[in-house]
Amino acid sequence: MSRSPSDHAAPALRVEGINASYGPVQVLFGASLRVEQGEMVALLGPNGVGKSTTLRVIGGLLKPDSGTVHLGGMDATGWAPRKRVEAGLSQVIGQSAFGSLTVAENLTMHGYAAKDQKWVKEAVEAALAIFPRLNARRNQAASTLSGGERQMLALAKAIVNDPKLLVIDEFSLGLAPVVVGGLCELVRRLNDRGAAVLVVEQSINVALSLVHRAYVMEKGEIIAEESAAVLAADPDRIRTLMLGGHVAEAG
Ligand SMILES: Nc1ncnc2c1ncn2[C@@H]1O[C@H](COP(=O)(O)OP(=O)(O)OP(=O)(O)O)[C@@H](O)[C@H]1O
Repeated sequence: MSRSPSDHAAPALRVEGINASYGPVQVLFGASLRVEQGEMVALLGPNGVGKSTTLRVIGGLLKPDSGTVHLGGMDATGWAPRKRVEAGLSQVIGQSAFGSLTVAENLTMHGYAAKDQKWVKEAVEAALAIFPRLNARRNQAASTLSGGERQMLALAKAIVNDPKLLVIDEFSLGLAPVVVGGLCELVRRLNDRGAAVLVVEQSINVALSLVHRAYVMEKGEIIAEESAAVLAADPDRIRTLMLGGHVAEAG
């Protein structure tokens, strides 16, 4: 991946002072976070505190009331989702796929914005190797996949795009531990290539085994920021931050 020196200087993602609402109900209150180039960061917190909403603002799916989103040093606050993808953002959102295309076609198509098409070919094969269930169905129409298989396809698609910033919501939800392990491997490979990663993850064990740093969110605000190693060594602190264990601590 070729990047200008100024790209290296700016964080991959900088979210600053985001206020966001659904209709009259405000759910984000001045949320700020950053992901440095090449860094892996988790956004943790109990249910309903605004983690997914933060990701929606980052992806351009929800317009904030105020605040800014910078991608690689560029002010992307007003950008459409597609422009963000073209700037290197890849986001795992839901399980959408082109139903009439096969699994392999869905994956290849998703790499359209990648500069390095050789990587796309390799990444499609790597993703299918991680998910044998998908590989066995590579020539099957996506519309015929089960719910779990669709989730695997959604995760595989985000990786194929060779992103500069990979954003994943509910990383391990509904997937068997062996699949989650394989997925972590794939994310690490991407990170080794220079991609920054932001994950929202209910399993703290999975999150802290993957990332360098974590933010904890509570009622639409970031209430703590800590290195993953420090947090992992202090389960009491995690429990306190997570409000008495609302978030599953077992992987
Ligand atoms: N489309 C929507 N319309 C109205 N309210 C919404 C909408 N989406 C989310 N909310 C509300 O906004 C708040 C934050 O939701 P959000 O999904 O961002 O939380 P979260 O931290 O990701 O939760 P979880 O871990 O359960 O996914 C919640 O009170 C939720 O009910």
